[in-house]
Amino acid sequence: MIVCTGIEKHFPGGRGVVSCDFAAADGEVTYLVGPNGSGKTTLLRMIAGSLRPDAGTVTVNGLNLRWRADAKRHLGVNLDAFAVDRSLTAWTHILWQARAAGLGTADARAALDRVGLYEVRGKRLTTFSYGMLQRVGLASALLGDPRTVVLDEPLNGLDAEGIIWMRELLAEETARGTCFLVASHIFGEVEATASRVIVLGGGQILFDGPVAELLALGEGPRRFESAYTALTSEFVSYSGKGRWPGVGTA
Ligand SMILES: Nc1ncnc2c1ncn2[C@@H]1O[C@H](COP(=O)(O)OP(=O)(O)OP(=O)(O)O)[C@@H](O)[C@H]1O
Repeated sequence: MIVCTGIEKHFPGGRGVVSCDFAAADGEVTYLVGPNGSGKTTLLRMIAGSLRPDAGTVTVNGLNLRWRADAKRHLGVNLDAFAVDRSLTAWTHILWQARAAGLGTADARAALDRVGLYEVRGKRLTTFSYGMLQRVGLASALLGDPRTVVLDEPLNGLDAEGIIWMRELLAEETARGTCFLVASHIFGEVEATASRVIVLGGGQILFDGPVAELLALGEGPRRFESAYTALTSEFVSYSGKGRWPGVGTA
């Protein structure tokens, strides 16, 4: 379980994340949605421990993981599946990640097996499609079999078969009690697989609740889009940096 209390990050120019309180529960997929620049990745980076909050606390399973050597056993993270050294083979990449986290060969094998890539472990990542790289990223997050997993846009690059596979993986893992916190712009999948949805705009939480409650805010045949648009319209800009109250033009 992830619990964020009063978490804040301020960047120059007045952007960041403002006073976010929320929890992502075990056995559920909690999605973070919001316009470009609304603070999703910033929030995930603070939970992952790669960005220090200016205020507030993050706990995972009741623990502050910041200085724990066994953090990977509690929290799996993949924030950018394409930011890998593609000259490496899948095996070398995952094994290095495993070793850096104090894990071993068996953990690396289990993680690649879990995402269906063990058979092609000797191939270089240069030869991998975007969908395969997403699976490698997921393998990194699943190393050590953590009960809490944080993913940023894990569906980007997946084909239809990959998306169905991802749905099944989420269903299997949540049935085992795994907690997922996932940022995504793919509304169809959010609606199909979310237990809970958090909508961010301008670094603030605009909505936090079960997907059925979000749908109830919408109208017409596309209730998810309708509810989302009503909540976020004032925070959308086309610069990709989001629109922020009091910050001027984005
Ligand atoms: N290192 C940084 N320095 C300054 N501003 C930053 C930094 N990182 C993020 N920001 C700003 O903080 C805001 C939130 O960015 P963030 O990347 O968290 O948004 P996001 O919701 O993940 O966007 P996207 O949907 O495009 O991935 C944006 O306005 C962004 O420009």
